[in-house]
Amino acid sequence: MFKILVSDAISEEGLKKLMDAPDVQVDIRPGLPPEELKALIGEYDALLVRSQTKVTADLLASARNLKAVGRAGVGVDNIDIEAATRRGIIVVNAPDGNTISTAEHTFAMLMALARNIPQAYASIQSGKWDRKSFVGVELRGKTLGIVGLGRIGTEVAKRAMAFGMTVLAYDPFLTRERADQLGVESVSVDDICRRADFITVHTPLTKETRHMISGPQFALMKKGVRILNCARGGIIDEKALLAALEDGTVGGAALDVFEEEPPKDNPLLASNRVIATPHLGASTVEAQINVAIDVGEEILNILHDRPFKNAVNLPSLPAEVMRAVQPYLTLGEKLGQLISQIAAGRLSAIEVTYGGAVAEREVAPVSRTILKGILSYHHGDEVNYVNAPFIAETLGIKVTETKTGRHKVFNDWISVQLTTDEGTHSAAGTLFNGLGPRIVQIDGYSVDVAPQGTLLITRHIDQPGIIGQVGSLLGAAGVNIAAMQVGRKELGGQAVMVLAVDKPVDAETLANIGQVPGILAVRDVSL
Ligand SMILES: NC(=O)C1=CN([C@@H]2O[C@H](COP(=O)(O)OP(=O)(O)OC[C@H]3O[C@@H](n4cnc5c(N)ncnc54)[C@H](O)[C@@H]3O)[C@@H](O)[C@H]2O)C=CC1
Ligand SMILES: O=C(O)C(=O)COP(=O)(O)O
Repeated sequence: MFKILVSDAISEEGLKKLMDAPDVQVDIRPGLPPEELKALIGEYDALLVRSQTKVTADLLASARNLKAVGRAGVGVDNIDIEAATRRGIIVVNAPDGNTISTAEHTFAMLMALARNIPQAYASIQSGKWDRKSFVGVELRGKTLGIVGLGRIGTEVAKRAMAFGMTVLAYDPFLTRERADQLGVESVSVDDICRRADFITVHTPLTKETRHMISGPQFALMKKGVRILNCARGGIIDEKALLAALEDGTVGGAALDVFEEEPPKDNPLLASNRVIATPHLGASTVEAQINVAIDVGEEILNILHDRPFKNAVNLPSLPAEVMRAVQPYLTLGEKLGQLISQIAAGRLSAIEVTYGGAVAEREVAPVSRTILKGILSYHHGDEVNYVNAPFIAETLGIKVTETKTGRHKVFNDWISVQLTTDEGTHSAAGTLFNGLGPRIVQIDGYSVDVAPQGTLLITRHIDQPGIIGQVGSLLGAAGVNIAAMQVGRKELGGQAVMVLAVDKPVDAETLANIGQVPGILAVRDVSL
């Protein structure tokens, strides 16, 4: 039974499928104080949040069983992604479900700002009939500058064009073709500041975007410009915005988000030219159902070891790409497990080479499973697909990945070389039609072994009698040999022998095999 904790207000209608899953227990406890959450989190396999719960490194340190954090929404700035990655916890979000609601909210704010609707409402509610103070402006013919033309920015652009606005956009990933297709003009942030009548930001909050609209940008703006932020507090520098409102540069501002939420004594809220909502962009019935359905599905997929798509701390790959590399994942993990059991000494470098058909694919997931296979031999269950690259980096292991052209023998070729302070070892594998993953080379010697069960691998001098003596020692220990492969490069030189055995070999028998004249090294490997 998987235990899932929902610690923010997430639509129960949207979570229905998750709650109905037979092997899942969902506990809905929104608004838990941080200490209580910390005391409870150890019992749970997954945590579902919106933007309120702060998923800190400290909280994750108590999350012994946690496999996934699901964010029912877009922004993950309330989650310590690095700490989650370090602990091998997958973080997924639901990036599509609230796009339209947030774009519509931005538009509602844009129109409210243009026509002073909140101020006029407050006035009429106080008993006045004041028609002079609230003269607005039309949107038609005005220029809207959009910083961040992602999902929400794009929907805002479409709506603005329907209102007869000219749209300028800045986004580092906006290509000329895409801009032409959408009918927006791709410009710099400075150009937006100089030319726009309304400016709206739709980026995530990152090191680059924090305060990207600040004093120098306000200094470029037209007098009376109107500013909107329905993305994240901090993209616009609040102090600089206040100064620009006070000196008349900014005619009005609409804010759904704040540097500190809930805002405490924020002077912007005292200005009658600032209209505000308490982070309501995604707060519609539809958006909340959508994001809950999406994140619920992702969490179920993760817990059931099925593919999932919106991981924030894993390379995101389309489902068809994942399907295409799926068969290589087992091969990669087995190669990693095999090589780590052959190589002795302190690991310093891992070199992975892909050749043939596999080299034409997206191999990042395969490299991750290889790393997981290698590192889990020494680091156990703490290593998984999420944190393997992080652990390798922390241990100072140099990881390189190379792709070569077609392989001269095999259609697919994956080779892994480990360098330790005691030497270098390599293993290579392929996928055989109908036979699945096979190990086809160990330390440069050709073999053909199914990577499963217990293998006994020797390095020996290619001389008569060795195979017989090893066989006799195994027989005496009651170990049955299921399959045998010998690989050599030249007659009488060194050779490799791989024996698939039906049960693990005890330490004494292993030591006796090591004493057989001509045996240079022996290892038992379990896959
Ligand atoms: N107010 C609310 O309730 C909601 C707020 N949001 C926030 O809205 C923002 C946008 O969300 P989406 O459109 O779904 O995200 P998205 O990922 O689709 O779009 C973000 C865009 O920002 C661009 N970007 C990144 N760095 C940039 C930079 N330095 N300068 C210019 N552009 C940059 C990216 O290239 C991307 O195109 C996020 O911060 C999200 O957290 C989202 C939903 C609800
Ligand atoms: O999805 C986002 O990024 C949001 O900001 C929505 O936040 P919320 O789920 O309403 O707390």
